Amino acid sequence: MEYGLIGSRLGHSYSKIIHEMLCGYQYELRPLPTEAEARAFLEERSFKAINVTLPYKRLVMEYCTEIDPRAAAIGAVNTVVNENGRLYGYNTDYMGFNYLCRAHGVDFGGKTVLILGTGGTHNTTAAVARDRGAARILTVSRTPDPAKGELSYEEAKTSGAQIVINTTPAGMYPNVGVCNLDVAALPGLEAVLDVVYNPHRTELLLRAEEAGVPIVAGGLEMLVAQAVYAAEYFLHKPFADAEEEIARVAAALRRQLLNVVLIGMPGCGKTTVGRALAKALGRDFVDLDAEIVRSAGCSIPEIFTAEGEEGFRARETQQAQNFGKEKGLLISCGGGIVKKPENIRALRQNGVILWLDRPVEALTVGHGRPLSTSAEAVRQMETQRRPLYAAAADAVVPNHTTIEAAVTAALEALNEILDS
Ligand SMILES: Nc1ncnc2c1ncn2[C@@H]1O[C@H](COP(=O)(O)OP(=O)(O)OP(=O)(O)O)[C@@H](O)[C@H]1O
Ligand SMILES: O=C(O)C1=C[C@@H](O)[C@@H](O)[C@H](O)C1
Ligand SMILES: [Mg+2]
Repeated sequence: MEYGLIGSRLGHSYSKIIHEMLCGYQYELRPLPTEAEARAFLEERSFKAINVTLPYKRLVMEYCTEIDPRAAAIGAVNTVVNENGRLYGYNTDYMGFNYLCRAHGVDFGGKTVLILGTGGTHNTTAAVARDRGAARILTVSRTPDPAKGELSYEEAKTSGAQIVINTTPAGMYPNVGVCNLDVAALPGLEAVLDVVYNPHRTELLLRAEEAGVPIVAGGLEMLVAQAVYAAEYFLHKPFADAEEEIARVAAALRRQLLNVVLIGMPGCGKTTVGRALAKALGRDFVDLDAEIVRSAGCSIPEIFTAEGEEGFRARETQQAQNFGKEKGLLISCGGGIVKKPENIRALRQNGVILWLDRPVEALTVGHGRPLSTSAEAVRQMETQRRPLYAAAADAVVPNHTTIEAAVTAALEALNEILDS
């Protein structure tokens, strides 16, 4: 191969998409499950340049003729360039994380930083934090080693930290919804950064947003940035504007990966507009109500009769969690989805949420909607729920005239959100 990625398991990697979006070359994902296979591959040296991921970032250093001083200090190489059989090693994860901090305006000067995790990425993020002027860097572990000054997650709560960086796989797909640190218990947090990029917003980031932390960022831009800086080494040529390339590729990836989620009052058009919007975007359409009916094997009014609203809501949460962690879907929800914060978290982790707003007098009454019993009931429900829709949504899409106009408005709102 000419260009590609080695690591033990690569099924999750977006590197092929990113590199091929960036440059003309082909980029191969080459899983090497055992250390013996990794060594054989590195001994053979039949590549122009590669990226290296877990668990070989240290092992690869044994094969490098020269190692960039920063990579040597961190103790990890993720980019290797082959010059006539001599291997040169670099660490562009450092540059990627540095970009993430710069792009989000994280000010480390004189601050206390908590790094969650003691694995490979700990040292990379610690080096960036130190170089950007952090005063204290504390490491948090589920199994802390007091001799190394490591803290437990409980002790972390009283550390007085201003910045949190997660380098553990907690909350990563498919085991989403996991968060070991109680961010709400840490007053004065200024930034929470997560190197995990799938889902887009991990449970840690969702909780940080809810706690009002001003800067909250996931790992997608770091991943894209490390690839852009690696491509510069691969091709021995800087991009005219590397940061613009990072922004372009990150935006394209977000557009491809994020779900689009429609919320709004019962009968406001989520299913109808959702189907048309899915078609316009070339996405698979998922109607959460239809999924509830399918998995229950009976209709929504029948579920309400047998299990009450509570039973229906539990099934709704289950479906929001099932589909919310997937990618690239158009998800249409039932009107009551906003009643539980965990539903919104499940849908926000990988989604843009649009509120389809139809005038209350135009909302359908009845027709299998158990709570929309009369025009008056619908009016009361809409007064109660408006603030919940407003709080959950990234944008409001009016559905005041035709379905086509609503689709056009939704496409415009999405462009604005995804390009920013
Ligand atoms: N802009 C529109 N013009 C005309 N009819 C519309 C418009 N938007 C929606 N409708 C109609 O309103 C009715 C309700 O729409 P739909 O079933 O899509 O709503 P929903 O939000 O999915 O409802 P629920 O919350 O019950 O799932 C449908 O008959 C649909 O055709
Ligand atoms: O998952 C991936 O594709 C990668 C992750 C990081 O280890 C990067 O250092 C590597 O270059 C690519
Ligand atoms: Mg519907």
